[in-house]
Amino acid sequence: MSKIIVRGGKKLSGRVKIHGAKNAVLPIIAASILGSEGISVIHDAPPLDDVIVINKVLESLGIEVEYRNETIRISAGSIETCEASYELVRKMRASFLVMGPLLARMGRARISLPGGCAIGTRPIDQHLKGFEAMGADIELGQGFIEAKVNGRLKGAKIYLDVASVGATENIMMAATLAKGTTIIENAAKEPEIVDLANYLNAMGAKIRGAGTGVIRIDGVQQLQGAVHTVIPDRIEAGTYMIAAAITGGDLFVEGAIADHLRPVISKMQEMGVQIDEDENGLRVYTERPLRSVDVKTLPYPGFPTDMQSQMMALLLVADGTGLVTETVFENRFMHVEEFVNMNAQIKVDGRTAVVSGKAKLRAAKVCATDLRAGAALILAALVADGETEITGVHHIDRGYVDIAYKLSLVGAEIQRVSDIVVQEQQEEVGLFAVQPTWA
Ligand SMILES: CC(=O)N[C@H]1[C@@H](OP(=O)(O)OP(=O)(O)OC[C@H]2O[C@@H](n3ccc(=O)[nH]c3=O)[C@H](O)[C@@H]2O)O[C@H](CO)[C@@H](O)[C@@H]1O
Ligand SMILES: C=C(OP(=O)(O)O)C(=O)O
Repeated sequence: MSKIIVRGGKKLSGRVKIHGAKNAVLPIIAASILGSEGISVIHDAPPLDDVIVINKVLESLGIEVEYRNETIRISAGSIETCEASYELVRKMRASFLVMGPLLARMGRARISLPGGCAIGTRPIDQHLKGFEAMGADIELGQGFIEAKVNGRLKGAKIYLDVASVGATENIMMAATLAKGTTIIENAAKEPEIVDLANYLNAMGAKIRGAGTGVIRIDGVQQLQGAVHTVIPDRIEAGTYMIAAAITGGDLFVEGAIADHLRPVISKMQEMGVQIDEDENGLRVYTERPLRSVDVKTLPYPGFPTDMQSQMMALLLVADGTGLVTETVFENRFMHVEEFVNMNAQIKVDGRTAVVSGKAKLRAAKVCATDLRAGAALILAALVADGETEITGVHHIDRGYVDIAYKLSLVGAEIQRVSDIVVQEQQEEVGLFAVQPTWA
């Protein structure tokens, strides 16, 4: 079992480079299934466990995938099967994103049910509603979902009851090869949706309006592979911005796109954090004590739920009391108990957490219950008194490339104690361009 050990108290300074976005690359890899001719070349694909899993899903369908030095080459000329196994889907919910592309290209897809996860039940009703509106028959079996269509999918007008990121992506991908025009209303507006639409358009799709609440897709007969560079990860960037602020440090977060981070920048500035925007990234530093603010998560362009736990860590060291309201997922306060183990004062009332500032955080043995909870625990540990031990590191590996190493390069006292299996898997795909100094 791997763990991350952090000795708190160091101010961070220097530059940290942001990798490509996990939540952009996953649907982009899934979309590559649509390319019946040519090769897709995806640059800045971050070396993350989730990326390895979705690549394996494609390989299990008979698609050729080569992943080297953060570039993925996908050749989807022939597809042998339309079934994605439970073994892979259970490892990562986003595997379900292959359903739209398979259905559109092959007329059939059978995927294991992704199920819930630590942060909520996460239904897929909106994805299925979209496929049905486009003429697919959906069968829900014991632990799997099968979708079939006779001939091509048909364009349709689809109103999403919730502006779901995954449903918008899945339906948008399915609609690219449908007969006629599809209009998605109340579509999600996240930057990752825009990145996916750009990639699909480069493959030959006709998509307009991505990034707004109404997306229009004119179906085409065929798509081919395309070359694409993935956008930088706004959540990874936001996490390092908070690492700078919480330690009273000064970091240049290289590659961060300010326009993708408006709600995070605004809230941090409201707290008194200094943020200078530059075309190459963001400089984040503090000159005075921070004050508490209230934060409410919302779909983009609201405050991202994927930054909620990290923001809560920052509120722990600010002056005053802050309210954190989670409106996107019903169970995303699992980190609270772990913060409390580190001597934080937080009370949860339904979907709101009341966070007392000026906490005297103390090191403890804590567990990452999900990806962002894990990141938030590392942030709190950076300022806690003593040596914090964080387990559940596999969650963190889903979304952060070598976080311990990156933080150590900017002055954190942090070490990852890896088990041999994790190291072997990482070496297999060439995860470390540079070996961490502590390895
Ligand atoms: C791989 C990826 O991109 N993951 C992101 C994506 O997840 P994901 O795409 O799964 O999140 P959604 O936007 O779909 O979920 C938002 C809300 O809608 C609900 N819902 C969703 C689909 C559906 O059919 N029915 C339904 O009720 C969910 O339960 C949740 O309460 O967006 C989330 C919200 O920004 C982020 O936290 C995740 O990091
Ligand atoms: C919840 C997240 O991801 P996923 O949807 O892949 O579980 C996340 O990135 O914080």
